[in-house]
Amino acid sequence: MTEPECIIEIESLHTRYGNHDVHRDVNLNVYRGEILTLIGGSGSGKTTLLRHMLGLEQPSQGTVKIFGHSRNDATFNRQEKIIRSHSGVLFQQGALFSALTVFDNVALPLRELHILDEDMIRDLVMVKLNMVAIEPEHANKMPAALSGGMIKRVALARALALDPKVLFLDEPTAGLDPELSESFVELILALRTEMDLTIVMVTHDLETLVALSDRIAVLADQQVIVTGTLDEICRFQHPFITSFFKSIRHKIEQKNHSEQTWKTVPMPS
Ligand SMILES: Nc1ncnc2c1ncn2[C@@H]1O[C@H](COP(=O)(O)OP(=O)(O)OP(=O)(O)O)[C@@H](O)[C@H]1O
Repeated sequence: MTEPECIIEIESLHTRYGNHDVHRDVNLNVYRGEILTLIGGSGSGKTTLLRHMLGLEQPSQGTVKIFGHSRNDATFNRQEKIIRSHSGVLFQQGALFSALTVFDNVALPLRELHILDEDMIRDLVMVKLNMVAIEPEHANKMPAALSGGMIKRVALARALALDPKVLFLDEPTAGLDPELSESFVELILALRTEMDLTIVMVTHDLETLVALSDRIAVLADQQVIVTGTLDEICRFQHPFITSFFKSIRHKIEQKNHSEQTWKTVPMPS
């Protein structure tokens, strides 16, 4: 069997602010096509790790390779533009520019390329809005006229404008009610298949975590203490994991119990 392609490789990463160590010897790989979720307590360094992966912030020590290139490589500057265009990001805060219409928000990364004419940009924006189920009549609206769910969808359209290979999602369902959150999760799953995306996500929301994650990486004690599937993570003994999954463990046990009961019901003769 061939090894899955490693898209992001983090080695021996340290992050220090003054005398505060946020990360100590963090190691993590993200493989092509997977949805990897980062979890950890408040202040454990999840958003900072995303920012390192995006190249928005440099670690104090260690390397972050993305598509095989490290910032320390001599060729990195030449590659940087390409790497940036291969990454889309949906931040929890400041999802849209409030002074720009829906259309102009999604058009922004396309215009920044300075290689596409306006007709091409119009077509691409409308395709992206359609992908996230935003009707064309909303294109000229200002963000203030949109519901919370629509703002997230437009922000997702903008994150996908350049057809990225990797999508970074910081608390994608925060602020959405359970129904909107569920439909946003379904949208992400559909787009992941359609666009062959690799996704790195941070979330506190258990439903989102369970619905989307192929693997989970847990940040605690300044390190990635474990990576694995939901089952593997739930079996790992650590106080943060115990309290994070307390409610879900109960749900899993209930589910196992009802499946067990169902299996032992005698079949009618
Ligand atoms: N630029 C900075 N300067 C100084 N300290 C910082 C900076 N950025 C982050 N920190 C600190 O680093 C730690 C980790 O922050 P980070 O936002 O990555 O945590 P988090 O796990 O995403 O937290 P939360 O779940 O609360 O969003 C925090 O203690 C934060 O105050």
